[in-house]
Amino acid sequence: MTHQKLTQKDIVDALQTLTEWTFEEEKLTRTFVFKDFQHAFGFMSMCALYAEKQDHHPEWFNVYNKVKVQLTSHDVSGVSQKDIDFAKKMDAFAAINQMN
Ligand SMILES: C[C@H](O)[C@H](O)[C@H]1CNC2=NC(N)=NC(=O)C2=N1
Repeated sequence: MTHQKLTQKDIVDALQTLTEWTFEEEKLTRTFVFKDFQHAFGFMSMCALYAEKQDHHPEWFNVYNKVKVQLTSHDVSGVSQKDIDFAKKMDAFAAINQMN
């Protein structure tokens, strides 16, 4: 089964490659800092399209050039492979937009 709650060990293992991410409040967490609001919003737009396609949505908080993201899967009450995949995508989307 692909969609299930990952164990703490699975998450720690995944974080070996997601070096900018931490596990906080039971969620995959990262704050992205961009050049300005335009670049932050470009990033958020890319994430939004991916989220709709996957039917898997971020919890996030934006102020000007910063986007704090927390990923969790409500349906399994924890982190799933969908969150790991989304985190990797977000890193790629961030690299396309100009980060600080
Ligand atoms: C009804 C709809 O399919 C669900 O609410 C989807 C939408 N997006 C979601 N996003 C996230 N992060 N977790 C979910 O469990 C989830 N469920």
